[in-house]
Amino acid sequence: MKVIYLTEENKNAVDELPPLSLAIGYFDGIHIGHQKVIGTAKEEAEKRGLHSGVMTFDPSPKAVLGNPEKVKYLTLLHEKKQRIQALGIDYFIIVPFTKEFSKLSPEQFIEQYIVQLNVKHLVAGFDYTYGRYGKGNMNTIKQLSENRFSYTVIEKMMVQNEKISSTSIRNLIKLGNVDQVPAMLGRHYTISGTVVHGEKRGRTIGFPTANIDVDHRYVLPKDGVYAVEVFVNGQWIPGVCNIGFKPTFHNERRQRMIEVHLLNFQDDLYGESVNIKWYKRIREERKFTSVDELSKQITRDKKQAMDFFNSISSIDHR
Ligand SMILES: Cc1cc2nc3c(=O)[nH]c(=O)nc-3n(C[C@H](O)[C@H](O)[C@H](O)COP(=O)(O)O)c2cc1C
Ligand SMILES: Nc1ncnc2c1ncn2[C@@H]1O[C@H](COP(=O)(O)OP(=O)(O)O)[C@@H](O)[C@H]1O
Repeated sequence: MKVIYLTEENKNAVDELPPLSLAIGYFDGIHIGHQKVIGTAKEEAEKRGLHSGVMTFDPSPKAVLGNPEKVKYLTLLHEKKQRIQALGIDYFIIVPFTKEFSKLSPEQFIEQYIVQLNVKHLVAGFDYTYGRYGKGNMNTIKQLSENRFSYTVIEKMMVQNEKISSTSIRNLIKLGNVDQVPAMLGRHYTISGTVVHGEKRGRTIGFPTANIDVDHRYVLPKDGVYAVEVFVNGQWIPGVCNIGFKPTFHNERRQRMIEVHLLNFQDDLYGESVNIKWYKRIREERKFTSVDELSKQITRDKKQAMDFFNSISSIDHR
């Protein structure tokens, strides 16, 4: 897959693009709806003898037009790229989203970013908007295309009476309902990070925990205990994760930590890059009156996680 970072400066130099069937969108998460949009662009490319492409924006329009600290993501740009590549797309075009760019009229956007980039077929979701104030939409596209390109609009996709959307998925995660995510995302929610040093207490209470530092832009599951898998040394290892502030040991909410005790594992993990896959919420984080009470509870958490993984391995949901 060829990756093109389309800055204002190099935009005019990118005239060597072949005729494209292009999927367009922000595509946070590359959920089931996004996969349909991108898959359709690929199918149309094959039917029409075009190359396939995906156009996205970076940073997100919401971050540029709103408060960037408040915007959380399901996928960072490098993960989006990997997932789009895995879908077999030829060109990944990243448009830097700036305040200037957001002021283009719908007509200017279509001229400069669709027609001039040699797009012959365009695919987007039914609610996709473009141009200043998002005034351009998929109803006005026919007129703006002036028959220079054809297009497909992907209808709304629903799961259990709810529209599949990145916002709905982010909300499920924020509520801790990570087990409901695959119905919309098409996979379990996964984030990446690095194993860092903690307070060195874990091993003394019988449960060493890998403390995982993750990018602050990820949406995080609600504080509590979860059954997870961690990708380390080329394999997925089951574990129990606590996300929160360890109220048993700290009265103030100083720093939210993500810590995983891996089942049947005893290697050194410091400095390792890992992925965490969120399967199921087990309980809330609590303040225990003693370390002993906490240890007993972690033993029960471990048992619950093990039972959970045994129950899904028989039907292989992984
Ligand atoms: C499965 C699991 C559940 C946990 N639940 C809680 C909890 O409910 N309350 C709490 O204060 N700490 C909880 N912890 C965090 C422990 O307090 C923490 O792992 C321990 O203090 C070790 O910290 P360290 O890795 O920084 O040394 C939990 C940890 C694990 C692995
Ligand atoms: N089963 C395991 N699960 C998680 N980490 C483990 C495990 N076995 C060994 N480790 C190692 O122990 C470290 C955690 O020990 P811990 O005493 O909790 O220290 P820290 O407070 O630095 O996290 C991990 O970062 C990893 O290197």
